[in-house]
Amino acid sequence: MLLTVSHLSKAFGDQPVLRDISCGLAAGQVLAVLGRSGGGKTTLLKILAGLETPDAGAVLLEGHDLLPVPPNERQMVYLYQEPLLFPHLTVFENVAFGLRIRRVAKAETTQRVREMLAELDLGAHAQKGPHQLSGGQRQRVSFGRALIIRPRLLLLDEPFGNLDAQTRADMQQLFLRVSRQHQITSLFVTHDSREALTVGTHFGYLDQGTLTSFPSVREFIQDPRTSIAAELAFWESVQQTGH
Ligand SMILES: Nc1ncnc2c1ncn2[C@@H]1O[C@H](COP(=O)(O)OP(=O)(O)OP(=O)(O)O)[C@@H](O)[C@H]1O
Repeated sequence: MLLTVSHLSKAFGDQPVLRDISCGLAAGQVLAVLGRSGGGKTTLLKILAGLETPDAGAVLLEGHDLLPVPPNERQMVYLYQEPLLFPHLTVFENVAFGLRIRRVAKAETTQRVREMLAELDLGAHAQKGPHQLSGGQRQRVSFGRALIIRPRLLLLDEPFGNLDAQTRADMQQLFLRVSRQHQITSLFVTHDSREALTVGTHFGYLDQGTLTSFPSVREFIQDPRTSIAAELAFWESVQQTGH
């Protein structure tokens, strides 16, 4: 297992937010966690990123205790709805940033950034500033910044939540393509069951601080809490009544 989470708990005051959470992720997997608002998804990702500390439990990355490791040494990237870009830097420099601070040679940086921009269909926008881009383009730049440093784990918190339906669908396909190509391991949390089914290789459901992991997509679809079976039945009934 790349990541092992065991018996993680967290409360804010007397409100339990995560209750005895356990899960594991092998390299290259995408664990899609579906959950209702306020269920504890963000708190879980923040603990993994090192932005919150749990009250109890353990997190291991490749078998090593992750909890004492400072956030900037965890080799994880945390992406959320609002892409975090440097407003005064071009698209190219935003993507190059992680390589520059790691003192990667100039020629190699230029080549890797060019390849990443091409892969994300951003080649034509390299010299623009973030304010000259659409929301979907900004989110692609944010992806490029994350992926170029080859993180060990990508943490995604409703990353496409602010995008319109078509752009969101395009971004899901792009995420699939890029994460397969780069063998990225991700924990992807979303409110949207279709998004979870599209991007996930493994599935979980988080509600009121309790995480259920499903052995297969079948169990995920059939669990009444995910509402997927009910939605499928609805569309079937619409078809049968001929509307
Ligand atoms: N720093 C904090 N102090 C006190 N309570 C908090 C804090 N952070 C989160 N909470 C509470 O913990 C609960 C879970 O929050 P969390 O942000 O993890 O939920 P979520 O599942 O990500 O929700 P959403 O999808 O709406 O972002 C909420 O009830 C929230 O009010």
